[in-house]
Amino acid sequence: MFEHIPAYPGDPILSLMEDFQRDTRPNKVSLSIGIYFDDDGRLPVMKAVRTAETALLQEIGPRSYLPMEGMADYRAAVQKLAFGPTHEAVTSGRIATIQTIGGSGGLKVGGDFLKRYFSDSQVWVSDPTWENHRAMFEGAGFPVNLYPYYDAATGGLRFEEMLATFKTLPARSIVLMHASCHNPTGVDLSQDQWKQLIPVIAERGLIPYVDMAYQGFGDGLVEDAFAPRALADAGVRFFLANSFSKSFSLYGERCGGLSVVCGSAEEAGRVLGQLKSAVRANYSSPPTHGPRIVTRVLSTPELYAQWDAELAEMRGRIKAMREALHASLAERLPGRDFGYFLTQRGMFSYTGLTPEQVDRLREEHAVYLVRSGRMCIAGLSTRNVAYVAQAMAAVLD
Ligand SMILES: Cc1[nH+]cc(COP(=O)(O)O)c(/C=N/[C@@H](CC(=O)O)C(=O)O)c1O
Repeated sequence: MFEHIPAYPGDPILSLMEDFQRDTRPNKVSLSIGIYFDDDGRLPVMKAVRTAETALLQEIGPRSYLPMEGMADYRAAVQKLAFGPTHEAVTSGRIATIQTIGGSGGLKVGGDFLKRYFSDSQVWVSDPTWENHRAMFEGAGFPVNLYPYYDAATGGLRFEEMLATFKTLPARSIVLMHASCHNPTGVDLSQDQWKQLIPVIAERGLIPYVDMAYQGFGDGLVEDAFAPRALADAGVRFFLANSFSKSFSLYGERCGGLSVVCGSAEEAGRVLGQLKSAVRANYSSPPTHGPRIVTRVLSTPELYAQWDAELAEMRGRIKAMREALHASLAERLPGRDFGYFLTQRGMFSYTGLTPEQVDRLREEHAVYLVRSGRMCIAGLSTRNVAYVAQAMAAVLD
C-alpha cells in the first residue's frame, strides 16, 4: 500500500535539533533553530509569563472549543500590538484578525485563503527566505518565485534590484516580506526604503504578505512593526502573520495570529468569515492555554511593562553576543570583515559559511549552524562565544 512513499530527508532546521540532542559531546553549541536561549543556555520562562500563568491556574475552568477565529480578547490584543491601539485601521474595525496555531498557522491559513480567492496569482519570496515559506505556499498550490534581497558581496540588501523587480510584477502578485529581523539573513529594509517600496506596492496592486515572527528582537516592539503600520497608513490591503513563539518564549504553546487589513469594516467582516472557513478546513479551532497567557500579559499594564522590559533584555543580550563574536573573530582573523554581525539584526546572521564549512563546524567542533550558513545568535553565551569564534576561525582558515 505505501511502497511508493519515499523516506523523509529531514527538515533543514528542525531535524538539526534532533541531531543536536543526540550529540553527546560536552562542548556542543546549538546555533541552528531560531530559539532564544539565555546566557546559561536555558530556554527562559519569562517572569511576566509565569505571573500570568500562575494567575490563570486559579481560574481553571471548562475547556470547550474556541471559536474558529479564536478568542476575541486575544485577537484585539494582537491588533493593538501589531498596529498600535489608536491606529485608524484598528479603530475603524477594518482589520480581520484570527488567532492561529503559531505564525505557521497564520501563513498556512492565509495561503489557503489566497489560493481560493486569488488562484491565478503567484507568490514572490525574498532570496533567501525562511526555509518553510516556499513549502507552505507551494503546498497551498502557488508557484513560488524569488525576488532579489540579500547581497552576498556586502552582507547587506540588494534594495534597488528588489525595487526594480517589484515594479515589474503583475497586479495581485503576492509578495512575502519579513517585517523585521529577516530570517535567515538579519538584513532589514530601512524605514526610508519601506517608504520607497510601499508606493510601488500600491501602484502595482501587489498583495503584501508580511511575516512578523520577531517583533521586539530588532529595535523594539514599536520600531519593529514599522512596516505593517506604514502599509496600513498607505491604505494597502495586506496580510500580516505574527508569532509569539519567540517573544513570549512559548514555542510549544503555538501562539500566533493572522491579520488581513481591508478597506472597510464590512469588507473585513466578509474576509473574517472566509478565514474562519479556511481554519475549519485546516484545524477547526485554535488552542486555549498559551494564548490565554499572552492575552493576560498584553492586556495587563504592569505585566505588559514587565514583558517589554524582559524582551528588551533579550534584545540587548543578542546585541552583546553579536559584538563579542565580532571582536573575537576580528582578533583571530584580522584580515577578514565580520562587520555583518554588527549590521545584521535580530536572532539571525548570514555568515557566508559554505555548506562544507558548516559541516566541518558541526563534525569537528560540535557547533551547529543551518547548512545555509545561518547562525542563530541567541544560542551564543559568554561561556561559548570564544569557543565558537575559535571554531569558525579554524574552518575559515
Ligand atoms: C520568519 C518566520 N516565520 C514563522 C516562523 C514560525 O513560527 P511559529 O509561530 O513557531 O509557527 C518562524 C520560525 N522559525 C524558526 C523555527 C522553525 O523553523 O520553525 C527558525 O527559523 O529556526 C520564522 O522564522
